[in-house]
Parts: sequence; C-alpha cells; structure tokens
Amino acid sequence: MGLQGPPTGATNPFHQKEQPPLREGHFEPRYIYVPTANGWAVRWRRWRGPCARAAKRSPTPENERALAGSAPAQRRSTARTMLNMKLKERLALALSAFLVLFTLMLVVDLQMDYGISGHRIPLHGRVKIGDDTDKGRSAYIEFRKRFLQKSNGSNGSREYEQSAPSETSGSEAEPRTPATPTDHFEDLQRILALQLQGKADDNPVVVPPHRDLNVLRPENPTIGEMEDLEPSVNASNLEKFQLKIAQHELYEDGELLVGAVLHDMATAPILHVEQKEGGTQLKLIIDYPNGVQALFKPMRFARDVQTLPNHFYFSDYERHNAEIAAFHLDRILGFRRAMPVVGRVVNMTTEIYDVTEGDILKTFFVSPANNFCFHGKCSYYCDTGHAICGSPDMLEGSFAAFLPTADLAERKVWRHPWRRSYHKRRKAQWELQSDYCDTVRTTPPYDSGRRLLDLMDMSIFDFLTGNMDRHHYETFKMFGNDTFTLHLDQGRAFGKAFHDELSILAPLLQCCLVRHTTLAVLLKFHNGVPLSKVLQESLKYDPVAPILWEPHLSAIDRRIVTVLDAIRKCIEKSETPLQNEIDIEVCILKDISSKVYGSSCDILDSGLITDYSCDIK
Ligand SMILES: Nc1ncnc2c1ncn2[C@@H]1O[C@H](COP(=O)(O)OP(=O)(O)OP(=O)(O)O)[C@@H](O)[C@H]1O
Ligand SMILES: [Mn+2]
Repeated sequence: MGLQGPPTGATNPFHQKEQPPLREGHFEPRYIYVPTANGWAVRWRRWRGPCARAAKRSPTPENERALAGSAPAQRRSTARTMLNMKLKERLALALSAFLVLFTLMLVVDLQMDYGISGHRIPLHGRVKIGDDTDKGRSAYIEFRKRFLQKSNGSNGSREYEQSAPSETSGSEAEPRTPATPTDHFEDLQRILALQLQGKADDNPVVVPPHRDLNVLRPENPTIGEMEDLEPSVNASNLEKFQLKIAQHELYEDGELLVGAVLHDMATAPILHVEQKEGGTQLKLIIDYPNGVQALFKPMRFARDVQTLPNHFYFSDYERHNAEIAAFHLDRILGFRRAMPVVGRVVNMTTEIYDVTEGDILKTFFVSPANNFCFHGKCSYYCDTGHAICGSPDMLEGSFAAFLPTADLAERKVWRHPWRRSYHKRRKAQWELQSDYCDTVRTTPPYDSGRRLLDLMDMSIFDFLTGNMDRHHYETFKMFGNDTFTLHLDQGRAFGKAFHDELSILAPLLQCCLVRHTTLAVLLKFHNGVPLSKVLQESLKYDPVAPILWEPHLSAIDRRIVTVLDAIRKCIEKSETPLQNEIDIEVCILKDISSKVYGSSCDILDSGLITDYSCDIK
C-alpha cells in the first residue's frame, strides 16, 4: 500500500501535518491514511524505500533479468548457491543468524542498564553522588536512570488521559504508587536527624525547629484571649472555634470542634442565603441557626472534568471539591491554616430559592432539560450559558466555615510576592528577575519572623494541589506580622491531574528555604503511608465522598517527589556555590524536570524561569 492522502474535503486531524520528502532507501516512520468504515484513519507504518522493497522480493524471472543488468555476477551465484543448499546447511545458517541477533539484543539491553556513560547504575537504591569533579556527570546519570525507569515502568495515571469527561472515578480504587524503586531521600533525612541533635543548625536551606517561630511559639494567644471573650453557654460550635483561633494556627492538632463544625454545616437547617459580593465567581453566604455562617461554592461539573486546555488559571472554573480536599490536605500536612470545609447536597427550591431575596432571584430558571438553574451575578461565568443547575433541583456544593467577622478579628490582605500577572501576555516580576527572592528576603515582613517560611509552605501546598490562583493572602491583624498566613480560596486547585505546574514552586526554588517540620512531614509520607492514601481515608467521611478523582490523588504522591527533589537540589547547590552568572532556579528546575519527568518537560533556556511546564507522558 502506498502513501495516500485523505479524500479532498475529508476531515482529518492530521491533514495539516506536513510530511517531509522521502529519501530513497531511508527508513522513516510515516503517517498513512487508511480508509475505514467511518472515514479516514491514520496509522503508523514503517515506510520502506524502493531499495528495501526490492531487496525483500523473492527472485522472479523478471527481476532476475533486471538484476542481470545491474547487480554483479557474484550476487547471482550466491543466490543460486543458497537455493541449492541442503536443508541441514540452511538450518545451520538460520541458527547462526539467530545467535548473532540474540547477542546484539543482549548488548543493547546492557547499554540501557549502564546508561550512556558506561558506569554501572544499580537499578535499585539511590545513586551516590561521586566526588565534586564528577558531580554533574553522576547527577546526569541519576536523572537518566530515573528517566529510563519512568519510561520503562508504568505511570499509573496515564490511562486516565483517555477517560471520558463524564466518567466519574471510583475513589475506592487504590492510588497507584510508581512501580519504580523508591528514592528514600536519605540525604535529607540525615539533615533532619542532625538538626534534632542540635547539629546542622546553619543549614542555609532547612530551617531547624529552634529557629522557627511556628515551632517555638513564644506566645500563642487566641482571638478569645486577645479580645477577652469567652464563649457564652449557648455559643455555637463555630463561635467556640473562632474564639480558639490562635496566633500560630487556626485550630490545634486533634481539635474536636473541627468535626463538630463540619457536622453542623452539613446537617443544620439553612435559614437564609445571599450572594457574597466580591471575588470572581458565584459564592453564597449561608445562614444557619445560632448565627452560624458558611461560604458556599456550587458544584459545576463531575470530579474528573479537568481545566480546559485553553483556559488560563485566572479564567478556570472553581471546583467545590477542591475546597473540600484542600482543607483535608492542609490539616493532614499539619499546617492547620485552612478553615473547615464540608460537602452537602441542598434542595435548590427549599434551601436556596425559598430562603433568598434580591437580584439573585431573577437569575433562577428552568433549563431545557427541566433542571432548576441559577447564575447569580459576578464577573465571571454568571450568565445563562454558565448557569449552575441542580439535578433536577438537588445541588451539591462546598460549605466553608465562616471566618470571624471584622468586628471580632479584622484581617489584613497582602499581595502575594509571587502572584501571577493575571494577564495573558504580561509576565510578573518574579518571572523576569532571577534574584527576585533576594528582594523579597530584605523586605518586611519577609525579612524576619515566620512569614517567608509560611510562603514556602504555601508554595508546597499549592504545588501539591495544582493551585495557581494565589494572588493575595490574608492574616489576622491583631496578631501582627508574626502570625500564620491563612490558606483561603482553594477553588482553582485540582484542575489538572496529569500536569505538574512547577512554576507554583517558584518561591521555594528561588529562595531555597524550607521548614524542618515541613520537610519532615513530606518525608514521612513519601517513605511511609502515601499522602494520597491518608487523604483518601480522611475524605471518605465527607457526605459527598468520593471527593477526588483518583488521578488527582496519585498526582499528590508524584508531586511530593518533585518537592523533595527541589529541596535536595537546593542543598546541593548551597554546598557547591555556583559561578555568579548561573541562575540557580533554572538549574534546579532543569535537573528536577529531567529527573522526574524525563524529556517531556520543556524549560526555556533563557536563563529566567519563564516558561516551563511538565506533562506526564
Ligand atoms: N471561609 C470564609 N469565611 C469568610 N470569608 C471568606 C471565607 N473564605 C473566603 N472569604 C472571603 O471571601 C473572599 C472571596 O473568597 P474566595 O477567594 O474564595 O472567592 P473567589 O471568588 O475565588 O475570589 P477570587 O476570584 O478573588 O479568587 C476572600 O478574599 C475572603 O476575604
Ligand atoms: Mn478564587
């Protein structure tokens, strides 16, 4: 079959692909268009040039004659000898050909094992970085080893690329762990162990507990203590919770009020609903009895619908399940900087329409599919084309416990130093300035206290969830600058399960700084029960479970490795100061990307961290 084009006018996704001219006798993979029942399909075929084809043909009188003119006489006699050979001789010849091929295959296989350098690489266990002069080389071998293992091993997530958007995952499915041997990051563990013994205090990357205000907490007053307020006898669980919010965390580890607040929001009767002003997408303020309030974000689509490829992070829809999952993750990681969030299914008629008033009422309608819908008023997606619809009038959403009102605890809103430009062409300063962190480090409140470390935590947290929407962050004013940063607004997290957005790690990569405690938590999950498992277990108890599509869960385990790699690279770079002109974060990014993602990660070589993205191939 020859190389054919599709019939004129046929719709073919590949029709624009230009095919280079063929060179005679050259073996090249080519597309060929194959007519099928449904039209034209594309298949990969190896194209054989005319010489190859001719060589394969068995001799016929015609081509014998043709050969006579061009091929040497010796070739003709060889062919005749072959034909005249006895069966035994032919068998012997075939056996020796097989042996030669087998040996060749063995050699190729060994080369894969040894890597291109010829050094033997153990397939299990971590490769030790050699002496300083060999550092780059050994590191390269290690990346290559990882790459080979990645491509040989199975990437658990891959098959989901094909899954239909409407298909929901069974979250009961076990999150897959990579089939490759695990790097336990013993080097990082060693640093942690030394720091616990009071050594390695001066590590420029890992901040030991005794220099971390989040651990030291010389003072940790609560809002109640600051305001001299005690919860009244009939105070709601939320009020009690709010009064217990402290300078260094929203709630204590194991705080029982968290469960109580979640339960109230999931079950208490909804008395009143109104649209929350501000923000880009529709949110409702829910009033329950006893002054309890929650921030409602509606479900827009199934768990496995991912960010549209042409959507920028700032025009992506919010996901109610991302808010739920992020709260659990924040708690599991020990940050405790996100307000409790729970899922609930509401009756749109009795629990929203009947208990609301004002302009929002005018946006309710019945869709052609007979579902009850509304769109509210906001700056994105608040129109008939992007309405929120029930099924037919039952609607799922996330309910976030309300923060204390400004009367009780005013909040300060800060522009995030690593905020994105929120413009489709413009770049932010941190994307253009390679020593951006030096500027941040010397600017209050990032020059002292816990703030910069909190941003490092936030960067890790956001990278794990894939949240690119961190434009501002908030703190409680009464605690001054030495207080935790709230993890508010995770609505745009968990949008891309097969894409790891390294730029979210820019704060960590540019500053090369991390809390000892945060590193310890990451290592604990990486080397112990995987974070995805613990998260899945925790999410099971939500009323609208399953909360996360399985590929998002496996993405978290995969991304932990990337963060640990980043920290390792930071430490390596700090031990070997680079020549002045090299951009540290670009080096780190390149190393990490080649290590974790193989060659599928594109990073521009411009010397600035502008364009980089990693897709799981
Ligand atoms: N749990 C909460 N309780 C009270 N107020 C909240 C809560 N969560 C968020 N807010 C406030 O509501 C504002 C908007 O919330 P959020 O950022 O989640 O919405 P958004 O539509 O995603 O906003 P944006 O489009 O600006 O990202 C926040 O800046 C915050 O001040
Ligand atoms: Mn948002």
